Amino acid sequence: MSEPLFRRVALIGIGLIGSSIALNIKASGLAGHVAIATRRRETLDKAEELGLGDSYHLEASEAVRDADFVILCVPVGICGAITREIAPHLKQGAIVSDVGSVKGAVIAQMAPHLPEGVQFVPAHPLAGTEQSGPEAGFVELFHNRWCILTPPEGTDPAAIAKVETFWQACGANVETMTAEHHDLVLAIVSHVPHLIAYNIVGTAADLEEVTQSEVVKFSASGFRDFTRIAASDPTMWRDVFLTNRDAVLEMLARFSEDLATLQRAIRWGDGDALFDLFTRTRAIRRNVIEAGQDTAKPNFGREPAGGAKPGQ
Ligand SMILES: NC(=O)C1=CN([C@@H]2O[C@H](COP(=O)(O)OP(=O)(O)OC[C@H]3O[C@@H](n4cnc5c(N)ncnc54)[C@H](O)[C@@H]3O)[C@@H](O)[C@H]2O)C=CC1
Ligand SMILES: O=C(O)C(=O)Cc1ccc(O)cc1
Repeated sequence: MSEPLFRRVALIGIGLIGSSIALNIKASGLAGHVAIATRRRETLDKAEELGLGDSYHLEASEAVRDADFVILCVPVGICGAITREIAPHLKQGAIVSDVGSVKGAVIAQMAPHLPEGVQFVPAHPLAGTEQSGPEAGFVELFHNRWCILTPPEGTDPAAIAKVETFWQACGANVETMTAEHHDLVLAIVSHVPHLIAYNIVGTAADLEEVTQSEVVKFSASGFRDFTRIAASDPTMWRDVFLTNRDAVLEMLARFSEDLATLQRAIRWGDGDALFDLFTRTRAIRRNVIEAGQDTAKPNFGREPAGGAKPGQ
């Protein structure tokens, strides 16, 4: 049998993304040893029950000891504090990475704590569901999805190549870009859509007189899709909006302008303007499907580690 890509991988945080990575490491023999750390005993016990790793730790600093690849799989707001905690315990030559949905702020929080001789290769798999916790993971999560790497200037190309090989072995297509570009693109394709979902479900819930029971009873598929997204983890998404503030505000400003244009078209009965936009967006949907990036049913036909089927 060939040597695994890494001798010891440490996963700090074992929710949806951490557990899906753990399942991939196991399925593809990517590491000799998987050390799992999380701060809550209950979560750690669940990870052990699911057999996600080889050793289980309440202290992240213990898990990273002697690890050659460390991945932070925690909400973006705590990446800096955890990096500070683990930094003195990192092995020389280790590669440190993360999976955060925001890159600029995460790099700014983490990089200052990392010692010389440790390589930093931030990553973001564009794959997920509204579920969280260690039972939510499943091995196919990253299959045929993008994983974006945003290595800071000066990162050792060999470390970048190794992280790329890792994500490819998890089934992802890897692309590299700057953190700034990543944050701008993700603001419009992921962050603002989540904000819109949170907002529309919140507005519907606030209109209690109209919606008491109707929200549930008559929710047609469009609204249902919004409720799925608005069920995403509150801590994770609070941190996304607080850390990608500038890009989200910039995209929201553009979104509001375009919404005002639609509002005007409705008010003045400008059917052509509405028809033209809807025709353009229908073509975009076709392109998304052809590119294989349809996440409307991210887990269709698959069993996650804990049994529940997200996205349905
Ligand atoms: N959920 C999604 O669809 C996606 C999430 N991401 C990113 O992945 C990261 C993790 O997200 P999920 O796995 O979805 O979240 P999750 O809520 O399922 O898991 C987070 C895990 O972090 C750990 N954790 C939380 N606070 C901690 C602390 N103070 N100290 C140590 N461990 C702690 C716990 O083990 C928890 O299970 C986030 O940064 C998120 O932005 C990236 C792509 C998709
Ligand atoms: O569940 C969905 O529809 C998603 O959009 C999943 C997702 C959430 C956050 C990310 O940073 C990447 C993917």
